[in-house]
Amino acid sequence: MANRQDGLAEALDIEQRHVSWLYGLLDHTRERAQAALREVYGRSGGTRQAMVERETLASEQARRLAQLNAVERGLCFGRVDDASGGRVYIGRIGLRDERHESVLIDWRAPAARPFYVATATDPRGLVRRRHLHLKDRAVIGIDDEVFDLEGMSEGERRTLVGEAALLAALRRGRTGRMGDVVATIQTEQDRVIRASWQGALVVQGGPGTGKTVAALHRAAFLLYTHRDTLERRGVLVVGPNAMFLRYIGQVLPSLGETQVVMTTVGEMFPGVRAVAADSPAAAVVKGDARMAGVVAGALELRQRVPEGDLVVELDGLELRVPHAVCARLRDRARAVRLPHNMARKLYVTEILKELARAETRALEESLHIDELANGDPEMEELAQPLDLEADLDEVDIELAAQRLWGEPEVRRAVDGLWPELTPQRLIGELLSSAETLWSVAPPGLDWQQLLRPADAPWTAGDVPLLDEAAELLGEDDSSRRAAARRAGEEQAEQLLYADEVLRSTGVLEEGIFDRADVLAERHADDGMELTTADRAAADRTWAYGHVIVDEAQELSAMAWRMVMRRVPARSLTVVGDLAQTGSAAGARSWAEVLDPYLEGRWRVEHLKVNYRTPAEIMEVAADVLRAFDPGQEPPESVRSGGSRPRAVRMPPAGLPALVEEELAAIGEGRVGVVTSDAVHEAVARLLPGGDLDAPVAVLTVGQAKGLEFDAVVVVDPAGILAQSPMGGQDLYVAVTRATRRLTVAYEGELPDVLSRLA
Ligand SMILES: Nc1ncnc2c1ncn2[C@@H]1O[C@H](COP(=O)(O)OP(=O)(O)OP(=O)(O)O)[C@@H](O)[C@H]1O
Repeated sequence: MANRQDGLAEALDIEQRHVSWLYGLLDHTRERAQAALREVYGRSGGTRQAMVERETLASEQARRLAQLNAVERGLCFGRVDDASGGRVYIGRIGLRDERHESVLIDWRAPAARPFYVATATDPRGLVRRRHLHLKDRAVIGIDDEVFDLEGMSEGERRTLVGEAALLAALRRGRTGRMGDVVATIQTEQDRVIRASWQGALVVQGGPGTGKTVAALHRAAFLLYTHRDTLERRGVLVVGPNAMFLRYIGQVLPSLGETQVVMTTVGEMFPGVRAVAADSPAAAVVKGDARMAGVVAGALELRQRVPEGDLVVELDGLELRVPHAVCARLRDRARAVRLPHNMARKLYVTEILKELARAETRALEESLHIDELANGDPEMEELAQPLDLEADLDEVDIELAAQRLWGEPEVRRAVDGLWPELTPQRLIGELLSSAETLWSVAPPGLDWQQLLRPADAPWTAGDVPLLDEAAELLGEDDSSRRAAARRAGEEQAEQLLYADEVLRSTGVLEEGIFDRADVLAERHADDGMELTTADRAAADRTWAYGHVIVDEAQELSAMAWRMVMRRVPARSLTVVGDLAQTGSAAGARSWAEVLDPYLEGRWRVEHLKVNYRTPAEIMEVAADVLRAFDPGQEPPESVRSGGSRPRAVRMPPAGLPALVEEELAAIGEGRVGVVTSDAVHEAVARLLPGGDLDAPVAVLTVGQAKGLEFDAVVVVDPAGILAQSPMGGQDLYVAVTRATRRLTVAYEGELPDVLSRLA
């Protein structure tokens, strides 16, 4: 025993010396990055262009500095030894010593791979894998796995310690935010993380199998491996709701990656905030792929031909364009196959010319020249029938057309036939007009579900419709580009001014205001205005280099159309669990979702081990799953133990005491109260719930999706089962959120699927 302890102390000592040296190198690298940043700011003067270049360079340096700051916690977490005595340390980033030798390997580098994939049966040439546990900069523990005892010396054997790093990580109390798992990535997850970025990778797995965490590490891996392309094009992560994005928001920054755009389907249309919710029935119709045809049909109705001739009254003249001409112009404008607002330019030009000709004809008719001659033979001689129209040349017509465009009557008439439209107007008017819906909806589509008041707030289901409309309408981006240019110029002016102020007041030189640190901080927070991520997030038409969709089973067919527009290269990671689909508009099979876009260029990786929920709770979840999908098996829990799950019959008034009890039982950690939609408000009023960081959170199942808590109290299970056609899936999600304790609180009868708890 004494021998083992001595061995451990010795090993800790060796590792501490090494880790301290690595931290020293990190400090040094950081100082160099800071100096480089100061140097960029030290350059003064120059043109506006030079100023912008300087800022871009500084932004680069600041990003590097932010990355170096982000890896402070747990800089080095592993070591592998091979049979020939080779030893490699694995960490959050790669570091080199003064001789430029690699002394810490980035966890994403190929050389780090054996650390994650070596097993007793396939040790990949390793004799030992060691996990290092750090608190601040101190090594406080080590865990060893030995693959070849024969290959180790007696001295080395004495240093073995056994606690599995993974189980230690899983036992930790939850903080309300997902953390990274670089130190304990499992082999099946490693396969997902390092898979090729071409085509689509579907990561299918039951609750708690680490799909989300693996997908986020994959984003970091891809950025590391394809940095050039992905920093230019950006990476987008689409999550189910804002709470979920906050929950996972720290994972990538903790891996030193701050340049990933995170969003929800409801936020994917710049300028629109989806604040309302659709009924399940409306969500199904809105998400139906046939809605693309409905939107297109609604737009076609806006490209009109008047019933008879087009007649515009102008200064007592009647300008008349024959019906057939109007029809021809409309068809010609459609035939160019440009988006509506762009084709409108052509249509307007043509119809104005027709109106100019019509004006000339009207003028002719109004000038009764033979009457003017008043019997004078000489005048009668002159008054040959006028043919003003024939005399007009192109320039005359264009001038006349321009003049007519200034006339409100003309503009009104043209707008009535081919209006300039915004997506908001087209979709808003479509969803509030029974007549339009009726005339454009295909048979069998329950369009009545869509009807809503004209001023109703937007829902997440509306956003893909708006995106569809924007695609058909086209954006006249000349004004957007001009605005961007102006904004760029303004920003450059401001930077120039700020620079001058800093210099003239001597602040920069005195070092009172350390621009380098401020910039690095801004980077860690939300990035700079000049980054790819900022530009991408603000641009609906941005083409990302890679897109990760989490809880992907929730997306409707229309939402997929929108997502696919953002990734023309079709490089995707699709993460989800078909057994957890809560939206009635969501996916039933991955083939149904992906084949229309990828024609077989996608593959599935299955994750089968549940890292979140102990076996005792998963038995309850398995009953629920079998009840609505007898063919499916839940994932296997990596651990058992903890308290037995229970059901408590009680009125809502008893909840505060129950939650107190749970808080006391878990000590450090968090309680999630997951309710049916029906009782959510009432329960939220009873309990001191807060946001993710609070000890207690009160959430609907939809909000709790993807999250986890040390203890979960599921309230009103019967209500959850009954609240939508996907009630079984919802209850499955609710009972699989716990890492340690599960309590079901109910009134009346306990649903049969939970009878194990009775
Ligand atoms: N390799 C690992 N090491 C340590 N913890 C892990 C590992 N893999 C997963 N976990 C933990 O297991 C929990 C579940 O992971 P995650 O949320 O990614 O699962 P999921 O498959 O997305 O679940 P759900 O489908 O329920 O949303 C998290 O706390 C995560 O940190």
